[in-house]
Amino acid sequence: MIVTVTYNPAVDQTVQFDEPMEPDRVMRAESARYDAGGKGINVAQFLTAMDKPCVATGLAGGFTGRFVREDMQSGGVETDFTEIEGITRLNTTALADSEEYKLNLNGPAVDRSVVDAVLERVRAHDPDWVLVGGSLPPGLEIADIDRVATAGDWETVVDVEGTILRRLDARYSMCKPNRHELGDATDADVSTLEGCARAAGSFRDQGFDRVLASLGADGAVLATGDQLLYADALDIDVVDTVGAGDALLSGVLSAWEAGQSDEAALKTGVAVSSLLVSQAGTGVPSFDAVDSLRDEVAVRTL
Ligand SMILES: Nc1ncnc2c1ncn2[C@@H]1O[C@H](COP(=O)(O)OP(=O)(O)OP(=O)(O)O)[C@@H](O)[C@H]1O
Ligand SMILES: O=P(O)(O)OC[C@@]1(O)O[C@H](CO)[C@@H](O)[C@@H]1O
Repeated sequence: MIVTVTYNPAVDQTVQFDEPMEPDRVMRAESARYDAGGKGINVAQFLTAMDKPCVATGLAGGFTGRFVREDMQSGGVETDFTEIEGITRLNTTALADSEEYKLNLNGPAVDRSVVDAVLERVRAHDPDWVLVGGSLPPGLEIADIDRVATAGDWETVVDVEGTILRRLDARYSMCKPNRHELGDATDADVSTLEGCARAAGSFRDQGFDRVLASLGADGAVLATGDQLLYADALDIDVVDTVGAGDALLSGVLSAWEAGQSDEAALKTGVAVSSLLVSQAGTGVPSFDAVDSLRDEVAVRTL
């Protein structure tokens, strides 16, 4: 069973304009949609949609926190959030003229004592895997991520910014940087696929059994102890890429949960993320096509 920890959830607002963004004038959106968001929350939603047992934990407060809970529960996702006094943030993605603008808030200030309550809830579910994903709200520290990894006998996966990744001290089963985060974490040249693969391989030595580097339209690299696997992205019509990394991670975790190999997991991850980017927002797409798309993903050893 997988438990996700999202210390800084969000309501994801996705607004679509049919003209380019311009300063100093009112932009009127064609449409808007609202989804429960935050990296661990997205992963929990995607895993649930793939029939994988999963519970989403973390911090939630205010009217937006209520929306996050209700949106997830209406999608059948099991939640066990710790209530905070502040108001969960509202993050906005504006889509205009084929451009994507992401406006994320820092989130509500929280007292570090809430971490104990979160860890208690995680332990109560006795997970095999725990994913910690997303930014830290003001008041929490990097050590609060390490605390999740050391609080119980489970495999921990982490998906946080590169500058935070490089400062973690605990041992992790995997981290999932995107290209930019991989560069921040390693100071390596990540402008080429080879550079990314080298950086992912060597970053394992910093306390990660595996490094899954997502490279957007260039696909993904999975560095394990034995091999460096590379998967091309699929050629699909992209609507927006918010949550693409979470979808990739969900696919990989779901395959591992089913006992599949690293290569099969990488294929599933790319298939799941392809379905996510072909729709707007971070809502849960239909995963009916995962099996057929997985067969289209080519994986090679670098
Ligand atoms: N333009 C694209 N075309 C095809 N596939 C894509 C594209 N962008 C993303 N993907 C798929 O999604 C996966 C993850 O993408 P990306 O590296 O952009 O994640 P990310 O930056 O972590 O996203 P986020 O932080 O929004 O969750 C890629 O490995 C790829 O399979
Ligand atoms: O500000 P953070 O915590 O780094 O990222 C939060 C976020 O942008 O990540 C998800 C997509 O991966 C969205 O659902 C959410 O709004």
